[in-house]
Amino acid sequence: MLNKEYDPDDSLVLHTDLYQINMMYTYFKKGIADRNAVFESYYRTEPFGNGFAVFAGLERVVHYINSLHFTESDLAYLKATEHYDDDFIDYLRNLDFKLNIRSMREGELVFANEPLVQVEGPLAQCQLVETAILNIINFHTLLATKAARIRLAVGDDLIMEFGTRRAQETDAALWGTRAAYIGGFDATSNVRAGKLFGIPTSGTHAHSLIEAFGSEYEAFKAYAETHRDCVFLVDTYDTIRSGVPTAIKVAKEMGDKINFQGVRIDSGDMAYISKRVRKQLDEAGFPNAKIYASNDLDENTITSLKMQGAKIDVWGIGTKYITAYDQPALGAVYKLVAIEGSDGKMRDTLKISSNVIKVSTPGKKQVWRISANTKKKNEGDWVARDTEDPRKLDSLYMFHPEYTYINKVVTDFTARPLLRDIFVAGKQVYDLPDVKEIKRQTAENLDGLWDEYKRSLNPQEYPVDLSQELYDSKVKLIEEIRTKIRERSQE
Ligand SMILES: Nc1ncnc2c1ncn2[C@@H]1O[C@H](COP(=O)(O)OP(=O)(O)OP(=O)(O)O)[C@@H](O)[C@H]1O
Ligand SMILES: O=P(O)(O)OC[C@H]1O[C@H](OP(=O)(O)OP(=O)(O)O)[C@H](O)[C@@H]1O
Ligand SMILES: O=C(O)c1cccnc1
Repeated sequence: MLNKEYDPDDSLVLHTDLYQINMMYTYFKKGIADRNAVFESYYRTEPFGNGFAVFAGLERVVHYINSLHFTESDLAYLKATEHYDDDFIDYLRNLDFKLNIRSMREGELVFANEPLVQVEGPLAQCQLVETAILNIINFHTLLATKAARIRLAVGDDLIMEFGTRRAQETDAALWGTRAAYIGGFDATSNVRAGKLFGIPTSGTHAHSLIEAFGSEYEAFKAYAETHRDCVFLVDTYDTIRSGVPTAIKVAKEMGDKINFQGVRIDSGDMAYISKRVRKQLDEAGFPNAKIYASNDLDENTITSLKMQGAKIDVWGIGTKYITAYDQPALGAVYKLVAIEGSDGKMRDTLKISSNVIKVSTPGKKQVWRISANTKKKNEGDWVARDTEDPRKLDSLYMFHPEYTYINKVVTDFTARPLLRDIFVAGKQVYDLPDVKEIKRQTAENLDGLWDEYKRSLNPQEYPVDLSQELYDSKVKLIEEIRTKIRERSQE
């Protein structure tokens, strides 16, 4: 959200870390700002102990990239607060964004250590956009993944998103709602999200309605006289003795004048209470009335409630979804993988670390999703150099990049490239799909994943393998860098 209240000329171009602009300055002054570079973003471990993540955030990245330009007030601010020379300020003023961006599509199932977004173009420009891209995809992907976990726990019941009041401010509520819908929720209580994205909105009422009228009967009756669809919140005083009998009384009095959809419970032992409430509704002649539940629910409480045979039909979920309560960060990073040298040739780059998982994989890549034609399920992902194309191969050798003895040969397969062109030379070439289509895609993608990767507790590790060529180039580059460091330390 732009902050026009603070600055009518606000733009998102300064939504970056200062060190990015400081590096741009160095690149500019040293004459390498326009060298071609390739950066890739990826995360290192699956969030929430899950077996996959649901990629999301691309729409926001596209809007961000399309909006990029330094306004006069941005430039004046930089000039006043930093030490940059005027020629750099002029360079920023005239910056022509020429990035090539490839990305996973929203709703794609993605895995640790494979590129999600790839940014190629002038080094300084690639550097500038790192922070915002990570800011966006880290949040959206984390939340869409949390939503998918909740969807898998719930099965086919309805899920309503109730998180806005507990979210980390307005943007998180709005976009978190969109991510919820992508990941598998059915509706939201956030009206603005309904208007902006076309997500179905839905809602019951709060305890304040009952307190305002002074009694459950007055409140339910008043609500029923002003609304056709009615879900009564029954736990204000005593769910079993007062709330549900009153809801039933009003539903009977109003008859066909209302569509009595059910009751919501928001406290207490929801397994026990929901069973009692189900019995009360059935005995009163309302077998189709649904039981809604809310109160700090997440995939764990839902799984437990289902195991206890709770009679809950609709799940309202707020805090623990919208705040990604059990894992607040995805931890995606953005690494330089190739850069143009002074000779005009691209060379691969690598960041070495004593921690194996932190050694980046060099070179511009493509991610291929390999599915066996006979099984219609995914065999794994094959991360290859951009110049490779598994569709030209009859059989594919797939091996674990760390434990190379875990390997297999796949024949009769389909390979689907996952990184799609989004921007070419700064021009958007990708049509953003509707959020409903993204949601449909997510569900279809989940159907293509074996159950072993989908269980919420201790799922199997999905294969994200490197091509032989990529693996060899990584090992060779590590060796070259090590040798260089050894030689230098002996000088
Ligand atoms: N049968 C159950 N099995 C597992 N978890 C449950 C069950 N019933 C409720 N819960 C969960 O246990 C937690 C109960 O929290 P808490 O003690 O705050 O609720 P409460 O008793 O309803 O109190 P309050 O009235 O303050 O909301 C909630 O997260 C709720 O979703
Ligand atoms: O529990 P969550 O998953 O976060 O879901 C959202 C919560 O927001 C409401 O409570 P709140 O106390 O804010 O309002 P109320 O007065 O209507 O109960 C609602 O009753 C849910 O309990
Ligand atoms: O409509 C509801 O029941 C609702 C909306 C937001 C938060 N809690 C509940």
